[in-house]
Amino acid sequence: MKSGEMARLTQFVENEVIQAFATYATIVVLKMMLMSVTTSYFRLTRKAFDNPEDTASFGKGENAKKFLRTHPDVDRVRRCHLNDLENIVPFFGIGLLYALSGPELSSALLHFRIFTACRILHTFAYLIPLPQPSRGLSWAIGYVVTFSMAYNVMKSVLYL
Ligand SMILES: N[C@@H](CCC(=O)N[C@@H](CS)C(=O)NCC(=O)O)C(=O)O
Repeated sequence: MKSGEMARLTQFVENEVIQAFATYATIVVLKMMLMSVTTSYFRLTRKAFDNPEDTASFGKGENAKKFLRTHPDVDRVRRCHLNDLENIVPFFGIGLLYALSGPELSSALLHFRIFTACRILHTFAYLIPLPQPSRGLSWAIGYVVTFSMAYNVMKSVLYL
């Protein structure tokens, strides 16, 4: 790599908004990945599986077949995971564009922190579950934050 390119890359990595985005994006993506482990935990403790081969360790033939079933706790954590996908994937894409569009650090941090807090709250509200509107509000505020970042991207780089 040429030294000019190297210097630009170093500048990019040292940019505080990029660092903040990398931090909060990693936190929310890890949180989302945790939903897979939580699903496995609920599947094993509730003995509820989708695939015949997964029930093999619980017996043979008809005995194992009874564990090919749904369970409300497994369904709940899967809905929570799906909701993360619907919200964290857009945050990742829009958030990266936003971070690259040169926002103020304070305003970027405010967006990233509110979104992250909302998604953590949404998970607790969904899994405990907490009474509504806790889940609805945590989803809606996180959604508005992503929209606000999209608006800021459009405002600063609009090129039609
Ligand atoms: N795909 C969502 C779209 C709307 C949404 O994300 N609503 C929030 C607040 S009520 C939610 O937590 N929905 C539950 C879910 O996605 O399972 C749904 O079917 O509800």
